[in-house]
Amino acid sequence: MTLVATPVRLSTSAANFEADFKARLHWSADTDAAIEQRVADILADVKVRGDAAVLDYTARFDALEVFDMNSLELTQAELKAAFESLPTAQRDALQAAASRVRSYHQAQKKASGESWSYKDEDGTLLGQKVTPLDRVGIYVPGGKAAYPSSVLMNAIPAHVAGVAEIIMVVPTPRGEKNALVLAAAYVAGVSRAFTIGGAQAVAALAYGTATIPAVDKITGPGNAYVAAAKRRVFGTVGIDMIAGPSEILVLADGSTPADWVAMDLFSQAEHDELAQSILLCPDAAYIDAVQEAITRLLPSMPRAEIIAKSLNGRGALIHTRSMQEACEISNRIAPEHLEISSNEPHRWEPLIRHAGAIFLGAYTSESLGDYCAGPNHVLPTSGTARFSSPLGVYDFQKRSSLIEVSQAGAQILGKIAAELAYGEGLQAHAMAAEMRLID
Ligand SMILES: NC(=O)c1ccc[n+]([C@@H]2O[C@H](COP(=O)([O-])OP(=O)(O)OC[C@H]3O[C@@H](n4cnc5c(N)ncnc54)[C@H](O)[C@@H]3O)[C@@H](O)[C@H]2O)c1
Ligand SMILES: N[C@H](CO)Cc1c[nH]c[nH+]1
Ligand SMILES: [Zn+2]
Repeated sequence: MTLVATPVRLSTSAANFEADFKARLHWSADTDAAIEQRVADILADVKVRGDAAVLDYTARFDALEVFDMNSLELTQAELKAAFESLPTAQRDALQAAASRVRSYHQAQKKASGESWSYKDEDGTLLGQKVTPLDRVGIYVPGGKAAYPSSVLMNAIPAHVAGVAEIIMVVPTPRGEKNALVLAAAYVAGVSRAFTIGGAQAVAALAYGTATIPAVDKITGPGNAYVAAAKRRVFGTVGIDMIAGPSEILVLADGSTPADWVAMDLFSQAEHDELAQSILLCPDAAYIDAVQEAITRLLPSMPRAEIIAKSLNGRGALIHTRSMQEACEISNRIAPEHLEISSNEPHRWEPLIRHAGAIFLGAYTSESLGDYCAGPNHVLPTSGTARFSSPLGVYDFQKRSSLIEVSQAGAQILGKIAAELAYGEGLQAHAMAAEMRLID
């Protein structure tokens, strides 16, 4: 069977653009409701039945049937052996990527992740103390592809932040373990690792089971089930963001070879049938060239079926009136990844307000960011880049305010506080402040 990928073609000057555009952005409410219901059931079941439920769902969704949870834990010796078994080229690539990701996150910590304080003239000290989380759960996806890079992107910033215990979960469908994933866990220094995934893994980390320790926060990307589960356990534990099916938006002025852009659209479509790849361009002839490249290149792709489903179901090629208008539409979408594929990327970048990561210029393929540029590849999806940021050291830290009022400071602050406290009708507050006034 010949596979065809023809992402819907839209034009901002068409009368029905708004309706067609909205329909394309949001996936079917039916799918959403079905996923939500299933995830709610799984979470409730794991909360009550613990390990037994995790074993059942692992058999059902990952075709991995074992009889005790010990069989689902990866030992440190296994992680080390996997690292040592890698061909030299893979081992070097893994270490090179880890080193670049570490340097980036160390710089990030220096820039914004340290405690700070200052003193008022009267000696009162004010500041913020930054502390790492005690124990985090990192979700590494593993259903349709293996993600050693996601091990690095989660565990390295956690380490840089100073987290004491990192519990990794990763599904291994049919029990097939990926050596690079295990090796990455060794390189990144994961404390414990379990071969479980989906909503059941998120539930186990959030509620704890006899075997899986409850964590303080769950980070990491995953499919729609994982994203829905993380959203639901928020409050019991912290979460980083909603990092669901991958997205790429290419803003093109027509100066990049069309094949490059077609392959960049494929690169995110190949993750998942629900992934979203969109091209925005003011040049209709260039859009034709990208469509021609898609049709020509698709048959040679090993994951052509997933790519075709993603592009046909959720992709779009959008003709805009101008690059300015393309930037405005991109801001409405707030994509996970935005490529500004233009020979003047710095002209358009200032117009961009919402995107998980911005890739500037024709040579910056999004895939370089996925593996080794250095910035984190765990990024907000489904428009949540309007209010969420890339995973970072800050996600593995929390902040406490520091306040040390001097005797002189208490004379000034005490009067202000007492005045406001009486205004609120809270006498004890007022008197606690007034008792410290000298006369
Ligand atoms: N946003 C980001 O930063 C980012 C980064 C990397 C990957 N991703 C995305 O992560 C996802 C990885 O997905 P994946 O599927 O390969 O791995 P995954 O680990 O996220 O999901 C696999 C799990 O999903 C569960 N599942 C699958 N079908 C189910 C069903 N019908 N009912 C209940 N549970 C079910 C199973 O428990 C299985 O273990 C992709 O969508 C990819 O685009 C996102
Ligand atoms: N593009 C993914 C984030 O959406 C990250 C990734 C890992 N490996 C390949 N890609
Ligand atoms: Zn990717």
